[in-house]
Amino acid sequence: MVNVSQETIKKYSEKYSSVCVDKNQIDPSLYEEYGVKRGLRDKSGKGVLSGITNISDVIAYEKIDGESVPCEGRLIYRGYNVIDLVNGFPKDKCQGFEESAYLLLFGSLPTEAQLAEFKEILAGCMNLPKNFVKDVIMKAPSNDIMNSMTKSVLTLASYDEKASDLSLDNVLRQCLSLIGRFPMLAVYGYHAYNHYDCGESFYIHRPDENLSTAENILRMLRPDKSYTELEARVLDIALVLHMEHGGGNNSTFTTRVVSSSGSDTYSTIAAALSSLKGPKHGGANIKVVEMMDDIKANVADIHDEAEVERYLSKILNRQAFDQRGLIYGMGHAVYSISDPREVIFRSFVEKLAEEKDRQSDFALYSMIERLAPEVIARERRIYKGVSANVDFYSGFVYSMLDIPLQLYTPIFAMARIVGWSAHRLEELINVDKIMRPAYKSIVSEKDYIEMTNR
Ligand SMILES: CC(=O)SCCNC(=O)CCNC(=O)[C@H](O)C(C)(C)COP(=O)(O)OP(=O)(O)OC[C@H]1O[C@@H](n2cnc3c(N)ncnc32)[C@H](O)[C@@H]1OP(=O)(O)O
Ligand SMILES: O=C([O-])CC(=O)C(=O)O
Repeated sequence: MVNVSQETIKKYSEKYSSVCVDKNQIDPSLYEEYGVKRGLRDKSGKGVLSGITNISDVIAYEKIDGESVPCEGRLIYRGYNVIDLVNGFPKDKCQGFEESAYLLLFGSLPTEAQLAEFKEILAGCMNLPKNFVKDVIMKAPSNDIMNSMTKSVLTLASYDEKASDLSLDNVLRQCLSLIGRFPMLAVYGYHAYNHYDCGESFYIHRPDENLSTAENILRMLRPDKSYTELEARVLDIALVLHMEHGGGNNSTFTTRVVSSSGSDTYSTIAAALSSLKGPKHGGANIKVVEMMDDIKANVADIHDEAEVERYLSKILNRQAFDQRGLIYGMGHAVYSISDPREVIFRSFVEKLAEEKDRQSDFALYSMIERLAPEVIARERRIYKGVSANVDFYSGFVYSMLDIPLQLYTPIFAMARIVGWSAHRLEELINVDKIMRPAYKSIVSEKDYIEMTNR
């Protein structure tokens, strides 16, 4: 075996990363010259149209006198405004997630009997293969629960004799089983990390088939399985708000791209998880909370608006926090004036903060919600407005439910698996064509040079 130390490999990578930069830099003006669109961020605001969906609608503009003007954001699941869904679910039951999952997968609101049957099927899916926790989840635990879930999802393929069968009933069966299993993969992954890396006790509570998804998440998470009705209801609403967001968001688009290649459900969903964890997408909910802690640690007086504003400018200028130049929880590819999910979170977060004695944190969140769009607009090229997105308050809400930071993005995934499933089915039903966009090449051809002449 060749004996090369890790240090040598590290030094080689450091040296050659600058070679990579040298050889890969593309003149930014070429993007404009060739009309490249990476999404909705262009002057026309239209971006690239790459599909048609009947699952949901994300509305940020309306036509007034033939002109498209920004409006308050609206999110529509199969024709129903998500705000009406959240307000309409029976207040004495905690099953908004199950009702919305049925709606998104099958296209209409369930009757009582249909919902009861659906819940029974999901309960039947809430199990893992024998020894899966020991053999897979507890092996090589890490604080990155999204990676742990991805590993588990890929391994589940080995337990499925029909893993690569693309017939629709089989794909639906696989999707339902992943919807049922996701809370277990995430929560048990967290317990493994908490035990091995943090020295805490290890316990595995099985889900209770009579409880809803939100209730089961809390039951499996807590050492004594206990939770309040309010906690379960808040988590249920959070799940509903995260379930679906059109075909173009990065993780759902990943689902559609990978599905279009004919890949199996496990590989497709593993790819979607890998996309969602990115800090510009679902991973932002962890980043927001870390950013808030950083602000509290570095701003002497967090009640002083001018001081907070100066620190936000430093974050934008890559001089503070993670030096990526982003204020997390702000901005959106589609919404400009408002993200309706953030509006719903905001509507109950103040009351929750009062109950949990977190008013001073709430005050800082509200101040940043107000200041950040102004700071971003001042320092960036903005074609449309920037406002707080769904990830802004979600982590704060989870922290008030005593949910650990490592599970914030996994909770997003436990909800979004439903949207991914609906889009995978829609892609397979309608389009039997691989997605393959074009890339403008700026390579110039060269003659091969013999080794001795280089
Ligand atoms: C569930 C979700 O995925 S919601 C989004 C969660 N992500 C975050 O909260 C991370 C912070 N936000 C962002 O990175 C961005 O707003 C995104 C990725 C969500 C959208 O990005 P875009 O589509 O490029 O947004 P938009 O067209 O409005 O951006 C215009 C400019 O403002 C900048 N901008 C937008 N939001 C932010 C932000 N939060 N912080 C700093 N700059 C920002 C963009 O980088 C861009 O500047 P540039 O042209 O100099 O590169
Ligand atoms: O639509 C987007 O680009 C991101 C988003 O809000 C989501 O996926 O929920």
